[in-house]
Amino acid sequence: MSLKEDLQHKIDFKTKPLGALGQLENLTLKIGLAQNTLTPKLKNPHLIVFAGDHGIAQEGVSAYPPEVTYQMILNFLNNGAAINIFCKQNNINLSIVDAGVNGDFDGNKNLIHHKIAKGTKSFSSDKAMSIEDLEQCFEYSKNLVNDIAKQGTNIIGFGEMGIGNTSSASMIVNALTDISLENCVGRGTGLDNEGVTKKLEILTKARDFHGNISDPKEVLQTFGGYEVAQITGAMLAAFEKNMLLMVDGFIASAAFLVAYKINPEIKNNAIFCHQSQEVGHRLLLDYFEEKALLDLDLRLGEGTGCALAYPLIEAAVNFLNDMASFESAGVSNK
Ligand SMILES: Cc1cc2ncn([C@H]3O[C@H](COP(=O)(O)O)[C@@H](O)[C@H]3O)c2cc1C
Ligand SMILES: O=C(O)c1cccnc1
Repeated sequence: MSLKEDLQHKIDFKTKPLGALGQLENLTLKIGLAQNTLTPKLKNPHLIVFAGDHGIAQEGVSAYPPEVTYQMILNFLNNGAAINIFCKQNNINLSIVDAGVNGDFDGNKNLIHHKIAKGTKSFSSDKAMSIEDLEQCFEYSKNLVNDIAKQGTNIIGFGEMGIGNTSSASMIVNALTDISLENCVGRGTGLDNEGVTKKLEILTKARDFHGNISDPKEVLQTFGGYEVAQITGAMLAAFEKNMLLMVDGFIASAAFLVAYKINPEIKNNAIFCHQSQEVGHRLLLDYFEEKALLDLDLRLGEGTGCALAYPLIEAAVNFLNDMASFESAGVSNK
């Protein structure tokens, strides 16, 4: 029997009606296959939040001002943000990366200093970053993930902070899928209808300015933020180490989309943790033919969906390892 058949057999002969653990069963199968074992384990879970500022944020595409990115880094470092609370609750290690925030942090030791520049250029009139910047993003995150791998981590999640980054994600998703820009553009931090119309107008002009781009790296270079690009690089590096990847909401999924276009095999290790309220996310999950574990109307980012879904991922592993089988428990099977 193949490993897949063995895993399915082990799942099916647990003391429960066939298929009764629903989506958790699919998750267990995915984890067993990714780790190539009938007894998977989660080790030293880690979440990295990458932060960066966006030139496009100067053009009024967000309900909040750009300086919130910098202020939220200080909040992360003071353990005051949602992601701090949820990681602490579930014993997940948390690292914060300055990928390109518009502000100085004076060598703060609790922050990883991978700043490329103080924000990208606005993609309404330029490419957001140079190809050298993009390569530097990938190199930084590869080194970081390799360091985390040395600590024994085999499951990793990615969060982001960057005012304006739902715009960046919308452009990436539109460029790399057949999802229309209108269906990609949502309220982000909470734009009203008028704000969404203006955001769509600005992004439509930007798309017309750049024309059709389909090469995944060029799309990331053109529309990405430094935090988005470092997430893509970190995902590719984590897959090389055969870690399980926890994918968060719309923005992290846009970063994942670029990684997937570079290496489609990465989907075998990806766990889609939650479905964001941002309109395009459901369509993007459909594109991946995946269903997210949670649907809580979250629209936050920071990796919060990953941290909240982590106990379910633990449950998927634990039932496979620890639950009795019909045979071991002496329960009659049909
Ligand atoms: C206080 C605050 C904390 C956040 N944490 C994550 N985001 C989220 O909102 C931003 C994206 O939405 P938009 O494209 O509309 O700017 C990102 O920073 C994302 O991480 C936040 C936003 C705010 C305001
Ligand atoms: O789904 C997300 O990643 C998201 C949605 C809105 C704001 N920030 C993040």
